[in-house]
Order: sequence, then C-alpha cells, then structure tokens
Amino acid sequence: MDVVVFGAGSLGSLVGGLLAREHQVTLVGRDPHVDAIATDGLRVDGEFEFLVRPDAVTSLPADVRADLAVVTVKADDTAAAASALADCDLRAALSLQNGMGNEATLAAHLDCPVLAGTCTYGALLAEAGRVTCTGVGEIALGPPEGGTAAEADEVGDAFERAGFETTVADDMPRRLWEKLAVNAGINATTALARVENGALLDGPAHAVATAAAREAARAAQAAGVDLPVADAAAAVEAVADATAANTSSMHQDVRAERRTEVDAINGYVADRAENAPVNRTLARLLRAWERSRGLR
Ligand SMILES: NC(=O)C1=CN([C@@H]2O[C@H](COP(=O)(O)OP(=O)(O)OC[C@H]3O[C@@H](n4cnc5c(N)ncnc54)[C@H](OP(=O)(O)O)[C@@H]3O)[C@@H](O)[C@H]2O)C=CC1
Ligand SMILES: CC(C)(CO)C(=O)C(=O)O
Repeated sequence: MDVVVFGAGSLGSLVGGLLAREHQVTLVGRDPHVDAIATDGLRVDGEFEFLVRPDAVTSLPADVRADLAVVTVKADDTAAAASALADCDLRAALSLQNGMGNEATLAAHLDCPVLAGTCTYGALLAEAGRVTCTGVGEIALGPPEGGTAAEADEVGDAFERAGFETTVADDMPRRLWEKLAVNAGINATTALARVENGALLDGPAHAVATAAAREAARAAQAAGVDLPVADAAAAVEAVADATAANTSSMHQDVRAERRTEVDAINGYVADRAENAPVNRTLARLLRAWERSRGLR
C-alpha cells in the first residue's frame, strides 16, 4: 500500500514507522524531525528496535496519489490536515486521533471513504528522528457509523501485515464513545491534578475521573449508543491500571505549555449531555489555563 501519514509527531511516527516495514510510507511532519528522517532514517525504540527509511516531507506536493491517508494530528489541527489532503487522490482515510468529531471534519473535505480508528499504542517523540513505543496496544478500525466496508477490511489487512494488533470492528460508534469516556475521565483530571494515570485508581481524583466517564456514557446513550454507565467507569479504572505509569497526553500538553484537546473530549461531552457538570467544569478549567498562557 501507498500510505500518507499526516501528522508525524509521536503517534504518527510510530504508526508510520511500523507501516514502513511493509508498505510505501510518506510522513508529513515538521522540521527538524522530517529533516532527520530524510538524512538518517526513522529509529523506533522502546517496545521495538528498528530503523526504517520512509519518505518524509513538511508539506504534500500537489496531486499526490495514495491508497490511504492516516491522520494523526491533534484534534484542533484536523481541519487544516483535511484541507491539505483535499487535493490528493486517496482511496481511503483513517483517523487514529483521540476526541470526537475528527471523522466528520475529514469527510467534509475528502472525496474518499473516511474510517474511524481507536489506538491504544503508546508513543513518544523522543528526539528528531527517534520515536519510542511506550506500550503495545491495539488498533480497532471500521466505518464511523458502524457496520462493515471493503475499505476497512483492506486497511485492517494492511495494518495486520505490518505487525499491528488489529481489529476490524463493526461497532465503531460504541468503541469511539468508550475511548472518549476513558479520555474524558483520565486526561483532564491528570492534567489538572498533575498526576500520572495510576493516581486515579484511588484517592481524591478517582471520583472525578469516574464521574466524568459516567457523564460521557450518558451522552453516548443520548446519541443512541449502548454504552452502560458502569462499563464506562470500569473502562477508566482498567485503563488507569494498565497505563498507571503514563503521563496522559493532556498532562504532557499542559507540562509543555501546549494547547490541549479538551474541546474534542470534555467539551464534546459537555455540549452533548443533558447534564454534565464534571466535564463542563474540567473543560472550563483547562480553557482558563490555556487562556492564561495565550493558547486560546
Ligand atoms: N501519543 C500517543 O501515544 C497517542 C496519541 N493519540 C492521539 O493521536 C493524536 C496525535 O497525538 P500525538 O502524536 O501525541 O501528537 P503530536 O503533537 O506529537 O503529533 C502531531 C504532529 O502533527 C504535526 N502537524 C500538525 N499539523 C501539521 C501540518 N499541517 N503539517 C505537518 N505537520 C503537522 C504537529 O506539529 P506541530 O506540533 O508543530 O503543529 C505534531 O508534530 C491525538 O489526537 C492524540 O490524542 C492516541 C493514542 C495514543
Ligand atoms: C489511554 C490514555 C489515557 C493513556 O494515557 C490516552 O489515550 C492519552 O493519554 O491520551
């Protein structure tokens, strides 16, 4: 497969690096990372140890043709990524981003089927030209509205051949909402409390994280998705346990003084639930912090 990975930061570099062992990959990212890959290749370490030499560019040339575009920018950059990809001749696109609404943004710009994905691999861009896999997880992908599609089978097959733990799923709406509930519970709570994910397993932040996830499950139910409230709270606990030593992506953003994905996570829940005081409060606090840093 010819694959464009748009957003060669932490996750995009890991996914692109793994795909490049089997497929023709072009990474779209920023210098100095792109320059280092073009010069010395991309090193993947941590749970893996290999060097690959994918193409790497800072912007896509006009009229690119590819079988697949994998989108791995932060949620706020999805619209810009979609318009950069709009002139390409693509057979399919796949979002592996956290937060809700990315597939709809891509579909509004792209003239190809857009697939939804959830990803539980952990990735950290360690330095220019080197990405660390901090945890092997799973990629689930399928049509965002659920059901099956030939493109999902083809993309799933391509990921499997590249060595990913892959599930082609016919229940992506439920999976997307469950991942949203997990991120709603863990990300903002850990970012504001400045704690690692494992600190949510007990102690004062546990109730905040599980309450945010329960609200997300109620918003899912209001959207017609069968996500039991107890399952959402249990998912937060299971992920906090499995990733206890992790600094969540939102906590990393706050540490690095970067704008967060709060609008696509807690903000999304707060806007869709009839009553979501915990998500609304978490979103307001994060937005207040972003405002104080000139990030919004
Ligand atoms: N990291 C992880 O382990 C996981 C991340 N995710 C999700 O994946 C998504 C990406 O996360 P992550 O990889 O950590 O984020 P990063 O910020 O590390 O990566 C995104 C990269 O895309 C670049 N980028 C954005 N717009 C453009 C553009 N127009 N042209 C070229 N490059 C661009 C960014 O550059 P710049 O910053 O300069 O704009 C950045 O380098 C998020 O939704 C996250 O929640 C999901 C599961 C695991
Ligand atoms: C699963 C979790 C919470 C792992 O840290 C994550 O997706 C994130 O940090 O964005």
